Amino acid sequence: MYHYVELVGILAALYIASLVYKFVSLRIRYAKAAQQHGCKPISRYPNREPFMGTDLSRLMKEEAKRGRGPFLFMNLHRKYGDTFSFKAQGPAQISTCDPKNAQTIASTKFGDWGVQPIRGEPLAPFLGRGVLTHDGPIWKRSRALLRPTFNRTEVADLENFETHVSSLLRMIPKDRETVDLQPLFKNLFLDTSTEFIFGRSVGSLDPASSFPAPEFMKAFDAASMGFAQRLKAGALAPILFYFDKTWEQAYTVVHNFVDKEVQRALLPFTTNGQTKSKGDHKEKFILLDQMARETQDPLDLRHQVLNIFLPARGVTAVGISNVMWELARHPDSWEALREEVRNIGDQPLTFELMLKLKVAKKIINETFRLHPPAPVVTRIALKDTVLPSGGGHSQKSPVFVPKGTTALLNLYALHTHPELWGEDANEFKPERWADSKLSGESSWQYQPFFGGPRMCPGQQMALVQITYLLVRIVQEFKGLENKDPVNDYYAVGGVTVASMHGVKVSLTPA
Ligand code: HEM
Repeated sequence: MYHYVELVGILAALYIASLVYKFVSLRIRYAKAAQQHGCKPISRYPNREPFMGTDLSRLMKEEAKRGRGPFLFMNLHRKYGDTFSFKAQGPAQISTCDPKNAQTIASTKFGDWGVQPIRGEPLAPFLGRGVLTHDGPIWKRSRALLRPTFNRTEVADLENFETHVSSLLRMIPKDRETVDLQPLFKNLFLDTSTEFIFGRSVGSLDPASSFPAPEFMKAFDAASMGFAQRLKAGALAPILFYFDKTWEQAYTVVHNFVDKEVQRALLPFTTNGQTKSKGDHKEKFILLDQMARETQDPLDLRHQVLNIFLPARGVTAVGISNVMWELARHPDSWEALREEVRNIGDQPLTFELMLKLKVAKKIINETFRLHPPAPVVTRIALKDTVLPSGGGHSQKSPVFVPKGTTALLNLYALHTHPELWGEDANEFKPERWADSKLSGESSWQYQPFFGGPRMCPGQQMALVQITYLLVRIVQEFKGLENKDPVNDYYAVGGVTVASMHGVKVSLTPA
């Protein structure tokens, strides 16, 4: 008994000593950074429960239920400054909406920031190793495997896109009956993404298709939501979701679908023991077949493909839904777009033409400013580092960031910052994009696709497809009317955020 008490005493002393050591070494690192870079303390959110920040995580959940979740931090930024630290169910994190910090995380100090410790482990059961979940050589290889998808020829293939757009247009009622466009857009991008990734569309917009699209979409949405919940829970995820089997059930449906396609893609490599040579020519671009030339490991292929299927299926659908949501509430912008489309005349709707449509571009920019489809970019400090802004009373001094700290770039707060965008920052005004000072999308105050080496590779594809869709909708319909009794934007989602009430409109045929 005496030995036992002694042992507990020694362990307790060691634990306290390790805490003291951690505290002292952190203080020394802080002091060094302050001396070298002029770092000053960061402002803090006043957590009422300061150990784990359960008060803030409760507030986040309540606001999310009301459809105001994504806007909570935007409001907190207005109150506590452009960069502040907070606790929400875990250790201290940093939230920022400062363009200088955005540039540092994305580009200037790219190597100091990563995703792997936060995404890799918790998301492995669903996404494995790929471009979304890893850093370093795994990320580099995965990004290289995707490169052929985004070359000019593939992105410019609007003829193939038109086949799916025509199916979508056929589904829109021609008698001005109210329709929710959001689920139709989701189906459209399920069809287009399955076509370019697997070589055959599931045809969810085709009434004759036997594919169980609603069940598959439900499972995919549940798998994506489970993914977002685990990201939010961070280190506590394995404990909080220990008994939750719904995520596993949902992603298994997605895995089963992908695995069948992987088997098909690997057939030529296994039939009669023959493998395909790298130089084989193929007419139609199929991402999975391209990847199968580089790796024949079925699990690797499943993961590589899923890491692109996830964003390709969902984010552009949210983007075009938000554009239509705004247009239905701004008849002047709808009319300006109609004028631009009328001026196209009978010119073919090519990739080059889409890039020239200025009114469409301003409308899309303004929508993505107010409703960035992926509104929070999360990174973790891979080493002790410094953010250039956010410290001291002025909040303009550099801030020391210890290794292992999570930082969130809040695009809502960045895109509606009154000092950057003016007092009318919350209003939909596409004409503000005529201002040359905004210098298009490259400035760090506007980052819907993020920037630096990890910027969204699908940016051009998404923008060209959304422009094309807008043109085709305007060609088919002269009138657009909002039918949603709720005028404000309520948001639902996790990693991507969509309109909670969909996009309920009526359209009048041209
Ligand atoms: C309106 C449409 C889209 C928006 C607003 C958007 C936005 C973003 C953002 C903000 C990121 C950075 C996320 C982060 O690092 O935390 C990202 C990354 C990514 N996006 Fe997109 N995206 C869109 C469409 C697409 C499409 C169509 C694809 C594929 C076909 C795609 C594929 C990816 C991939 C693979 C990454 C990860 C890149 C990496 O980490 O290296 N996205 N996207």
